[in-house]
Amino acid sequence: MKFEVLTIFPEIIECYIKHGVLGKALNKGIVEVKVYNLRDFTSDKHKKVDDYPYGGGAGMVMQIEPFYNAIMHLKADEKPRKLVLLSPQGRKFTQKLAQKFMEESKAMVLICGRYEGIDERVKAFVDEEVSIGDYVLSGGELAALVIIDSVVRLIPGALGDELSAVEDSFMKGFLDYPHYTRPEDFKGMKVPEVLLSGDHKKIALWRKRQALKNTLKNRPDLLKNLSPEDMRILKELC
Ligand SMILES: COc1ccc2nc(C(=O)O)sc2c1
Repeated sequence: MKFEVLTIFPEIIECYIKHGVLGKALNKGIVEVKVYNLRDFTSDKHKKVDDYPYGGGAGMVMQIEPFYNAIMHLKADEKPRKLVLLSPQGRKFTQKLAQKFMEESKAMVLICGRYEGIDERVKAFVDEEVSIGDYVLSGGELAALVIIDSVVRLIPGALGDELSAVEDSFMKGFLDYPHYTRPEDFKGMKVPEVLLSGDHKKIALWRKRQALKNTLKNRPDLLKNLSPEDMRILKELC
């Protein structure tokens, strides 16, 4: 899978993707990330990317021309790609959408705004407008990294054999169970006995109960379409 990121801060993307699962996936050739500086697609000597908003108001707006020039440059190879604008006005990004992107797109262009936003006319050249959540960010780069990270983890082979329980539980529609590692007793804070028992059936049940308990407490909105067994466990918790 290939990601092409349009941004005025390429170093934000380039720094993050070198590490962890993403770094391994890049080294394995499972994923390719190319970052483009929008300033390289300007036509003035100052590489200007923003201007004052028509109609007045605070802040600056990113001009359409660098976005248009960059998108046309990418499209010149006539290869199919999904163009995604990261924006507070976008549809909510979820694990389900990450799965859809992974299954449907061989290449994605992630378009990152800054300042007060971007010229509305850029949206005529994109396929999707996506937001990672209901909070104010300074730009689209963090959102682009969230999408890259979550989509790459879903690519077969990306995680190697350390498939994450987080992956599994979130895909099943609830939060993860608690994790512990050495030491067994840290200043009197002990690891739950069941995790030391070696009884895998008991451990699995404990983990499921804890995951449902966490989800009931912090994200009850995720508790839909539970299996009869999970529903039974949940009822015991209520
Ligand atoms: C100005 O550029 C921005 C500003 C906020 C913002 N918030 C996003 C989100 O995904 O929620 S993308 C994004 C881009």
